[in-house]
Amino acid sequence: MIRFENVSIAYDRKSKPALDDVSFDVQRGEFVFLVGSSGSGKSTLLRLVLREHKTPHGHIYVAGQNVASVPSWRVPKFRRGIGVVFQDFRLIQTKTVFANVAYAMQVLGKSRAAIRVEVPRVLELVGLEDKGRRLPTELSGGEQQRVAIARAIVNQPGILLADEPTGNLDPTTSAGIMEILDKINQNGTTVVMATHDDDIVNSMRKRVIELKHGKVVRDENAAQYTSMIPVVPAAGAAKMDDAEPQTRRQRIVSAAAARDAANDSLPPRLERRRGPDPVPPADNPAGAATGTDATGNAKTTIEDHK
Ligand SMILES: Nc1ncnc2c1ncn2[C@@H]1O[C@H](COP(=O)(O)OP(=O)(O)OP(=O)(O)O)[C@@H](O)[C@H]1O
Repeated sequence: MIRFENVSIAYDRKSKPALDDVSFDVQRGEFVFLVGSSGSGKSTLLRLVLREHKTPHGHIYVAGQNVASVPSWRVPKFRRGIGVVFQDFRLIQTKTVFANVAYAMQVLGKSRAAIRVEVPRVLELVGLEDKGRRLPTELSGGEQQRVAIARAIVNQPGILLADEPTGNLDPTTSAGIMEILDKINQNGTTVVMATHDDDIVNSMRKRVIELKHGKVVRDENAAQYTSMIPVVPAAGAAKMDDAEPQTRRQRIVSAAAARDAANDSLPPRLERRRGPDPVPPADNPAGAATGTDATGNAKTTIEDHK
């Protein structure tokens, strides 16, 4: 369904390639996570699938078409076969939920009758059947992302690309979004999702393609996120070598426990002098959130083609 053959691309001559000799093959109906640190090339890869750039090296095939050979005037039609979901939802704030989803059909010239049938169907699929008259500003973040997903799939694309779709959502809401993406995948849509969320990757156990400096460093089925961030063992916990791999949230808890244990062991005088911790914890949630913010740059450069 999506095939990359030795694809390389650099944004300018002086910079290192954003993708470097990337090859993989995603079969129809697969669910694939794209992981890798910020700047590793995930969004660039998704943009190439959408033919936002032409690749100077290598070949890309999407649904059997050589993407480079799609003439410019046919690119909009080519993109209709691909739904896209972003971290920041990108809904039209002045339109209702129903109208946001309907708009994706209107721009393709679909009939009112079709819109009356299809929009309620996808709103029900994402669990928003009773929210059609609301404006995006009257919805939670998770609900807004559901609208964005409904809009992305209403024209029944064969492929759904999701670039950090849970990046702005809390863990519970994210889990709900993943249930919907999983359901869409089980209905036959190929899903490729770029994410930094190790909890989600570890819970879904799907194929993982990991990028590092633009290269594929791992392509594994039923895989975990396998973060390289070192575990800070709590006092009395198993040695690092023996420890199970931990999720980001578990690491935060471990690090906090280790700090608490260190504080407990200080004599009272030292504890009084110690004051605030001068070094931020190795794995603090605020730092992680900042990292996530840095990804917004790439995300806002992919255009929504709905
Ligand atoms: N429009 C652009 N112009 C120049 N360089 C770019 C552009 N977009 C991305 N890059 C560079 O290409 C490389 C890959 O970026 P990309 O956005 O694909 O990474 P990413 O893995 O999606 O990162 P993140 O997780 O932060 O979204 C980075 O070095 C980045 O700085």
